[in-house]
Amino acid sequence: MTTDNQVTFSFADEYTQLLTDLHNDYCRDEPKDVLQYCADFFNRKLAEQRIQLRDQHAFDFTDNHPLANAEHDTHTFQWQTAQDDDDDDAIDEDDDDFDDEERDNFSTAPLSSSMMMPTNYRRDRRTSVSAESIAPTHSQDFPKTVIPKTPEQCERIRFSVGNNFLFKHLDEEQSQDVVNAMEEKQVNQGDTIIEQGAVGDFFYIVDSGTFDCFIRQADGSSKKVTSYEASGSFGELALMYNAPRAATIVATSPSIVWALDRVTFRTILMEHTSRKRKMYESFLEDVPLLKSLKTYERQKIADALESIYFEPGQVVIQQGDIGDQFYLIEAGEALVYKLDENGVQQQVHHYHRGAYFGGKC
Ligand SMILES: Nc1ncnc2c1ncn2[C@@H]1O[C@@H]2COP(=O)(O)O[C@H]2[C@H]1O
Repeated sequence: MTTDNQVTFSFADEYTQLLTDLHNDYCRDEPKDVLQYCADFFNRKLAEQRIQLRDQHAFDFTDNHPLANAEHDTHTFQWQTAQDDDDDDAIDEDDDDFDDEERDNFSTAPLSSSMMMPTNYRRDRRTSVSAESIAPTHSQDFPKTVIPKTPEQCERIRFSVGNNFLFKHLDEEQSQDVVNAMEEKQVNQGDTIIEQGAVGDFFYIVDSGTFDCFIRQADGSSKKVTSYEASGSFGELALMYNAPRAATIVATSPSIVWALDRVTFRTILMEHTSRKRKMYESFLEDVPLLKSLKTYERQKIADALESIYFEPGQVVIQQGDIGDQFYLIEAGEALVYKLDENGVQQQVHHYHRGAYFGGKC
């Protein structure tokens, strides 16, 4: 109980509003299964609230970047404050930590003549590393990058992105914008494509070849945390959070990557990616199977998740089907039946939130 009338009133207010909304929706839809309808209503409200909170939150790096969870040697990073363009000279004099050689190890081809830069974006200046909002670049400012390509190159990009979860939600126009903006880069075996701590200008998707990803440890050693092959992608964190590169990535064979510039990434890919990672964050933390994973590993799983709603009684998987989907129960329950030797269905499991089933048999 609270003695603060103001707080009590505001809770009551929200509660009444919620029930009024539910009642109105209920009268409109006249559902048969009242309990399920109410459960769906509240789940929907919860999901909306999560998204809203994500949007309102200023996305302070220390709260949201996966590195904030002390998995990394963050103390080696030098944080910068966002500066106005007018401050360029001051930054250049004072800021030796983010010199051009500490950017991604690629110079890119000159910008295509068809690319119109917004007034507040200068590609030749260093990117301030700051706790800037995660708000995506607004589409009206979006300078469309068009790097000419052969049909064969376009085909290869479409193949690579077609196998990558981050691109699955794109519509035709967005896919075309992504294909147009990508730039092919050859990488020699042993080349460092991303250096931990450097400023990041590009997001990469692997066309062919292999890469290892290392994170610097407190004792100065490097630990391999993952590797990439064709259709894998990396380099999104620095662009999403305006943060220094969180890991070092080295080619382990002669490779080809597609480099996507910061503006195109932020405009087309970032919002969906960050919303999904945020939305599934607390759910994935509660899944026993995933408890031992690091935050970033859970975020990669979030990239691959899609919410699917099932009506009560609807069959999710039929015994004997070829399994090609892995399911995690985000909300609700599921019963598992198996035919016994007499051909009679027997209930063998009762799954709740966080349980998993399916996958390749
Ligand atoms: N455990 C990890 N922590 C942080 N980044 C990782 C990890 N594993 C892979 N990476 C990738 O390594 C990239 C390094 O550059 P970014 O920080 O831009 O984005 C990072 C991720 O795409």
